[in-house]
Amino acid sequence: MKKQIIVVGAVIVKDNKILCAQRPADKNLPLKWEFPGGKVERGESKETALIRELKEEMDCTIEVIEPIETTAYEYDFGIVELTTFYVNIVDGEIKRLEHNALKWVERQEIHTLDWAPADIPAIKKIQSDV
Ligand SMILES: Nc1nc2c([nH]c(=O)n2[C@H]2C[C@H](O)[C@@H](COP(=O)(O)OP(=O)(O)OP(=O)(O)O)O2)c(=O)[nH]1
Repeated sequence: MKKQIIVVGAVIVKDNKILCAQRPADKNLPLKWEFPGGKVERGESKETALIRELKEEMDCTIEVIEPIETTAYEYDFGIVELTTFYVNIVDGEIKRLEHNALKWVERQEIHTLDWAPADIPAIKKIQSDV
């Protein structure tokens, strides 16, 4: 049986642009685009995990607004169940501490990036939201 990995991703919207994050070259899914976030730890809620990850990855404090999409995708290293949420930044400036790049992309253009495959349903849903 493959490892099940519960992952959360933050969708931050500013002026109809979405914050997109590029994975480091030396991790799995190298240089793929993703939403900031990461693995939910044992005993943590998805919301708490997302708040913790954004503090670790970008040194900012967020509030979680609402879930967008949950999908499972089978990679060679395990099955990722990814839940994305709309979030707001409530404190701090975004810092790039872990990603290869951060980029604000127009909502209707985000599908042009080379996303981690698990993200594709979320991308479609985000582009269909007004
Ligand atoms: N944060 C995030 N991870 C995603 C997305 N889509 C997707 O397939 N993933 C995958 C990449 C990773 O395998 C996993 C998230 O784990 P992570 O970010 O905590 O871990 P990582 O592989 O960068 O590093 P490590 O903690 O295993 O060393 O989920 C996404 O949109 N955001």
